[in-house]
Amino acid sequence: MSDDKLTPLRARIDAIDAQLLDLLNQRAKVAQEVGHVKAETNAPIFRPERELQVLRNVAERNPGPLIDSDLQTIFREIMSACRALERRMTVAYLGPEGTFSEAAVYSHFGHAVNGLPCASIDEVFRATEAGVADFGVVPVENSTEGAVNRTLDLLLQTTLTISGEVSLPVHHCLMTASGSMDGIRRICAHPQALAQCQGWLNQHYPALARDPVSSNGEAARIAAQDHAVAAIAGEMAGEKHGLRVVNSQVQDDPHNRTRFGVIGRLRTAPSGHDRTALVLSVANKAGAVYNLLAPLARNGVSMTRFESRPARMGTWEYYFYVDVEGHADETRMATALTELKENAAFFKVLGSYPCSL
Ligand SMILES: O=C(O)C(=O)C[C@]1(C(=O)O)C=C[C@@H](O)C=C1
Repeated sequence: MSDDKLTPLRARIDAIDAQLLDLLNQRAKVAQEVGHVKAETNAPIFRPERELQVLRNVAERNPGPLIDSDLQTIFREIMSACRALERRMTVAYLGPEGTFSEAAVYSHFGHAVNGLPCASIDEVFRATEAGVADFGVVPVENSTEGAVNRTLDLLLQTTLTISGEVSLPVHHCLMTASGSMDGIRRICAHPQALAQCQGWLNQHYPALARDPVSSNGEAARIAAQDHAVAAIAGEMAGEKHGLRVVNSQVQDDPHNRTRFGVIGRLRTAPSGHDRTALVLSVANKAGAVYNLLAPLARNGVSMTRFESRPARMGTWEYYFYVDVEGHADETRMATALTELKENAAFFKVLGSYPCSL
């Protein structure tokens, strides 16, 4: 195409961009006004239920040709930038940079936040509890490997609540400094990632040692320095350390996903499409769990997840991590929770939050 034909089209794009620029700044000024109103009442800056509603509206009103998920990414960033004018928040996550946890932070909050990489899940909780971070993002479960036990144990004790969730596809790559496997003697990754790729590794590299390390980002860092090491990590972590991809999509399940929880002091208001996370325990007797959960069915509350963890008191007692559909402020849910509490030896609401998109 000659530039003669491009020039008028680009002039139209320039004119539309000028309108977009003006509209975006108009929007930002209104968000600043919202910020002033919130400051007067000490109301929370971040309102996940409102942001979810904006994103759902975008999808509902979208005439195309842009696809819903791309537009939602753009609007997520617009809200993130507007929110940062009210105040730029700090979000702790399981580091180092380049991990899926970091991707989860930006997918939930947009990029106008300060990410705070932490060395462990414990540290994410500590930083958030201490107020060093406004929120923390921690892995909760993986579709191949199941629950992240450390997160479940810490949720039991924390004073923080779950204010949101993020579900991300997790695609692993095998990467080395050279882009080939020549001279490689071991493969490093987080134990969860090694487990998610074990079938593929058994088939393709059965003789290579597998070395569990603290994170996939750490594995990428090691592989960049030690050329006898290959890393399994997300492509982002590899890029950050200058690694080259030997094989992509090496996870056994092509639909592998991880669900992350957003923890903080915020009690998220209902968005109309919410989930409530609970922890319960009950005396170790026949039929006890059945009776414990009966109030859910009685009040028409659906359970979407049921996970048990040993109470670690040597008595074969368990904590049950239960996710149910709905918000704790809804009447039928409030009734179900009151009845659940009556039967439970231990009862804690971890939080109500909007289901991820
Ligand atoms: O509606 C609000 O409470 C706002 O502060 C505005 C806004 C937005 O940009 O749309 C920004 C931050 C909140 O998390 C939700 C929405």
